[in-house]
Amino acid sequence: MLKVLVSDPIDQVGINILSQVATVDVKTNLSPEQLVEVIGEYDALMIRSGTQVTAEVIESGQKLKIIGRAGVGVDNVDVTMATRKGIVVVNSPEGNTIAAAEHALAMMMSMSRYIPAADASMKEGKWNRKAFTGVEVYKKTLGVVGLGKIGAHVATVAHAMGMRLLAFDPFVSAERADQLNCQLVEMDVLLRDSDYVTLHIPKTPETANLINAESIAKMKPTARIINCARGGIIDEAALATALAEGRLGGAGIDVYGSEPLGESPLRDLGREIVLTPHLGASTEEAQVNVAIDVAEQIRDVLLGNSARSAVNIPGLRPDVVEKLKPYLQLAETLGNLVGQLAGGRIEALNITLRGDLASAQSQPIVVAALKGLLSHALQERVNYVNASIEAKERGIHVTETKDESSRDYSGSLRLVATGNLGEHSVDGALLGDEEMRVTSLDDFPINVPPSRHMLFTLHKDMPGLIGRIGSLLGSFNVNIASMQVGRKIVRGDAVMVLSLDDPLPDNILNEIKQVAGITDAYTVTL
Ligand SMILES: NC(=O)C1=CN([C@@H]2O[C@H](COP(=O)(O)OP(=O)(O)OC[C@H]3O[C@@H](n4cnc5c(N)ncnc54)[C@H](O)[C@@H]3O)[C@@H](O)[C@H]2O)C=CC1
Ligand SMILES: O=C(O)C(=O)COP(=O)(O)O
Repeated sequence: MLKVLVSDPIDQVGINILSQVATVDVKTNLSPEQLVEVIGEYDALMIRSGTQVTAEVIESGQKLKIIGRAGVGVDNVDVTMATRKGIVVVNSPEGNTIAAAEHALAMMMSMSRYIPAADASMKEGKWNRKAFTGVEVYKKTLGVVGLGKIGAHVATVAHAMGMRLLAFDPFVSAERADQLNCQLVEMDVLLRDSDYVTLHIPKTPETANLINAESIAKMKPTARIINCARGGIIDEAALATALAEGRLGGAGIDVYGSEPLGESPLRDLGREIVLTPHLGASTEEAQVNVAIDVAEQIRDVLLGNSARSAVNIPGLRPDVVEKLKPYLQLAETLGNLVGQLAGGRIEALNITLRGDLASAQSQPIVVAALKGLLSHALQERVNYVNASIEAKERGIHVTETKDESSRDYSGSLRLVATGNLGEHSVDGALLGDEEMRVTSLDDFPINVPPSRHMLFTLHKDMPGLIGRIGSLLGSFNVNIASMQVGRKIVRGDAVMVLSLDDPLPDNILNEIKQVAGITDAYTVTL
């Protein structure tokens, strides 16, 4: 029975989905050591931001096939290590967009009107109207850093509230910014001109400490900053000092460099700062959305299907996979075949996509071919997640070519593998929608369905040779399921392809290689 560990609080609806295919253990509050200790039992791990999925956790997760992040940010997962180990990492890119955007807007409003401080004073029995005179956001300038899903919703609502909008996002077009009524500007201009700055970017090496003493010095002393994105994007010590010294108007902070936030100068500040304990995604609606989104993906991957938002296998969405499935199988089979023919150390693989395939998304096909190519050496250790990285680490130079003009089949593939023992090529196509055919081998035309055990010979096209191979195999009690010969010219070089019922032992292969007229022979197991 499959087992899933849920190590952060997630909505019951997610547990119910996981329970359709697995035993689900909910163990929140595990220490890092306890997680390392138990993870070996599990096929999948479902988390939020509370669990640190370190390299050590992944190393210990010998059975892990998928890590599901019920939310957006995967900065608490060592995705590089997961990819290396062939573990799919999925998230819910849209499930909590509205929740996080509304939290940022709530921060902006509560900060502007000192609502948390006023509320606290009321609860202390006071009636203090003077201490909490706020400011309006109407006609103020909001600088949105990161105009992605959350930033865009914040911009839309802020526009409706009568705010002027600036945005900094190097990956967004001016047209998109325009649609959202934002003026795209450089970061320095945004910092200089904004009354409010709101961060909606991922934490990356480039964005770490993006807001530091230097950038704060560029802001208006009355400006207010909101971080509902990720801790570590703002230097907390520099922020606390600037607020304490009145060099910045206010801050609304939901996320922290280290969570849970321990002792911090931020906690000592007054009405100018609003702090929440990473609540951006904590709405009933968002928690249902992300739980369903991620639990369904875990279920699907455990059932052998693809995930719709894997962060470490881009392009392999179920709709793409569904359409390309037969070609992915063909690419994998041809990769496996050419890899075994080439033998030794493979240095380069060229993949040509022909006919209709030339206009298809090539990346999944390339990954499938690499998975096939490496599968003989790596067996089940190679999968769609790590095939590219494994190929790269082995120094295999991968190139692809597209040829729309080829019309023999609606779509066909050609793989050429070059290694220290030479170069080999295979071509393949689909008969109808599903049936695979190998249509050439080292440029000799053939037409054979791939089978589990195959024998290929390169030989001189001459009378009697085929009979000799047949009787040799017969004398060793090897049954031939099918046989085909391909040649370019009569009595020239030729290939013979035999499908066998059983694997061919090496001693028989060596005998075949000794037969007069045989130039070379290879066995392949698919
Ligand atoms: N506080 C909370 O509970 C939540 C926090 N988040 C965080 O919010 C952030 C944004 O999430 P989404 O909008 O869903 O992501 P998204 O991927 O839709 O948008 C991110 C945007 O940032 C931009 N960007 C990347 N690097 C940049 C840089 N160096 N400078 C400026 N822009 C840059 C990208 O082009 C993209 O448009 C993420 O860090 C996510 O983890 C998300 C949900 C809840
Ligand atoms: O989705 C995100 O990136 C979040 O930060 C939400 O975090 P959470 O799932 O509430 O721990």
